[in-house]
Amino acid sequence: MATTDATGFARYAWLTAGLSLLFCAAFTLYVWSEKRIDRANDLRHESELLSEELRQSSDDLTHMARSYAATGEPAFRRHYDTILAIRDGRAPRPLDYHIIYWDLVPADGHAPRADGPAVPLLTLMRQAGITPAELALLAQSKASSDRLTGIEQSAMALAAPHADAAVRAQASRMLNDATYHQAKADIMRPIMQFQLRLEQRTDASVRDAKQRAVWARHAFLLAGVLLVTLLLRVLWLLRTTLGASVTTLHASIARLGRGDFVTPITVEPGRENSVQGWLAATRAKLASSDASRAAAEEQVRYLAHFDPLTGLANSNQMQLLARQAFADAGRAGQPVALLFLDLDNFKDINDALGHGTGDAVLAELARRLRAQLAHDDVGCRLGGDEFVLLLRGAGRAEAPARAQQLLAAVAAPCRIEQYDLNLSASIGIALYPDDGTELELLLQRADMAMYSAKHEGRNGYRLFAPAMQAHFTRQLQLVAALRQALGSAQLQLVYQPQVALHSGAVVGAEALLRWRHPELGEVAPDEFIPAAEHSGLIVPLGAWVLRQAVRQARTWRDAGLPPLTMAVNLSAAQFRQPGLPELVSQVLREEGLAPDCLELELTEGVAMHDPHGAVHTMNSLHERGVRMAIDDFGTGFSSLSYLKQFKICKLKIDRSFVRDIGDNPEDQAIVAAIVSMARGLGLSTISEGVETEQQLAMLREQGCDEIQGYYYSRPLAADAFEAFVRARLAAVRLASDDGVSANNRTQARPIFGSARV
Ligand SMILES: Nc1nc2c(ncn2[C@@H]2O[C@H](COP(=O)(O)OP(=O)(O)OP(=O)(O)O)[C@@H](O)[C@H]2O)c(=O)[nH]1
Repeated sequence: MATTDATGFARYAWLTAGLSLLFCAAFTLYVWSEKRIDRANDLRHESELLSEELRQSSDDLTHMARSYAATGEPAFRRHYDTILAIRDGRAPRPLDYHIIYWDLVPADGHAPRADGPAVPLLTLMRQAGITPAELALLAQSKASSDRLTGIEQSAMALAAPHADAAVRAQASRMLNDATYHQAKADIMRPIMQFQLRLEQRTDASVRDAKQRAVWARHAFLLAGVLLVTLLLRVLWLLRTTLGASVTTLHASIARLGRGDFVTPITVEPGRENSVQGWLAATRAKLASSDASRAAAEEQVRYLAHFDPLTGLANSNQMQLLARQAFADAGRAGQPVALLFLDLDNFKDINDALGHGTGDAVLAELARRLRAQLAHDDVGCRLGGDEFVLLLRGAGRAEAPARAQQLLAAVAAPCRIEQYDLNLSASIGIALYPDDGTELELLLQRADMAMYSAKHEGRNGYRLFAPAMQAHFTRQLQLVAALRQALGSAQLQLVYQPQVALHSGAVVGAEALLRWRHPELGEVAPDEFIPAAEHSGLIVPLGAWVLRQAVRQARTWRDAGLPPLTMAVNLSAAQFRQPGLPELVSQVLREEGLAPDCLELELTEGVAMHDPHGAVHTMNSLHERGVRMAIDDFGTGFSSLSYLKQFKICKLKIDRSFVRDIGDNPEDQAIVAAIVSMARGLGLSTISEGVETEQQLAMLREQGCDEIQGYYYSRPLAADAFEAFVRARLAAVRLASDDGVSANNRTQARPIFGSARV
């Protein structure tokens, strides 16, 4: 509607402009028509004057000729000639020389008026717009006049100044006889006709001009009326489009310009779509965006200090609150316990149930933690599944109990969406002022303590102890050194033989990583592998081990050793790498080893951590022809249904069951069960950590397929391993030549049994 009004307004405005032009044109036409009437009258007047001058000059000539004839006075003769000269354009025409000139000329003959240009009377008549027909009449009159002039000239020639009275009387008669009068009448007739015609013509043209003037006046008046109507309409439309008076509109705009979005702008009913209406709507929008900006600013202020997911303080806010808590505690001489809490295996919840459920868990956890806090304690979320709690007044005696309470709160039954979850957390505690007075240091120490709690099995708490600092320092040192060592000669692989029980032949080797640092010396795998795992270095390290082992297996093949299976351990992080199967295939392809010569060992814990994912990865590796084995079997909690789905070929019985197998019936039963289950699933078994003859005998009795351990050999360098295999091969051949089982022979005397690498 507003658009229609605005369009209508524009249309009418254009129409008004057009009509104004029309109005001006009509007015101009009207004025022009009026002027034409005046012009026609002027021309008539001028023509009459000229015809009158012709007539008058003829009379004057008669008058001068007669006077001269009667008196012989030369002045009359001079005047006569002058009149003729003026009429024919031979002498200048006095200004305003119309009818009564010669009456004004004094006796001395001086001209009473100034002279104008010399123009023949006929030329003046032509210039006065006289028509050719009219002009012909005047020319006729002029010709008659000229004829009369001839008579007059003759009469005046007779009446010379000294002529006698009779001659003079004769001259006078010539100027008064019938011929003369007839000639005179010939002059006047055409003039009369001319005047009649002139009258008719000018009447017609005046009438015509008057007619036009009437039309023009009507058009002008009509245009005026229309213009006024349109102007009124335009004003009305303008008012409708504006929706208010210009003053009101100006006041509204001025208010908005001042930034006053609060005072409402009133709009008459039905005028919502006018300029005033738009202003009112704009004001409302500006007011609301002002409000949303204020809300957004409030939100930004909130987000700067609080975690939006849990509503707890964020790390920025924690800095302030901790400083306050430490300052208060410092003044009061009281302790503050800083608890660093991290959920256990939270990543699994995210991975298995989705990030949304993970978020819900974090929110629920925050709610539980908040419920455990006293009013002056501080709870904040650092990020992820990490929370920091500042417990005022809690020292070495109170902090453990508070931590225990928090752990109990976390572990309480928890139902999120449709899932019943068992949550647990690990807590590290650092105490103000004993462990530090600066937040940064206390956080670092509580983090170390938390890491220790994780390391010791999770779902527990640890107070910071200085030894932890040493441990972490060592860890950092190891990580830095390991990063340098990657790909250098400091890292080496050793190989522990895997022997088939039924034949005594070496059927495989387990590749094991060793690290000798120039300053740190020999670093135990137990120490550097966790450091590598913690720092993420385990992934490139594992890839390096895989390539070295595969390359070595290929070298042995080329050296003529019998086919061996190269067993390589996979870390959890490696196994979770999405590109693992492709990497394995690429290494095998590049090093030229058949896939079935490679056996990847995976601990039970890693496989069962995410059984779905493990099945997927194992399937992919299996399709590529690579063998898989479960390491340390029996220490974790394998689900038999998953075990069935895993594409594995071997179970490695953990050394803890082998150690006392000779004396411990339970271990015997476990090993027997594992072997029997493996057979049932079509898997082979290998026992690790076999050191004694007795252990070997028991495992043989239980039906284990392969043996690995010091009984046969410690892990060997590549050369030593090759020599070991050749020696064992020779021994097996010799034994079979003697008809004695190689196994029996070699059982008594393990080869390289004491070799240490
Ligand atoms: N749902 C959710 N997950 C988050 C958020 N922030 C970080 N995470 C995830 O939280 C997980 C934290 O895992 P970690 O604490 O490193 O590991 P964990 O699985 O808890 O294992 P441990 O701490 O060793 O017991 C990671 O997978 C992050 O991707 C968040 O705001 N919401």
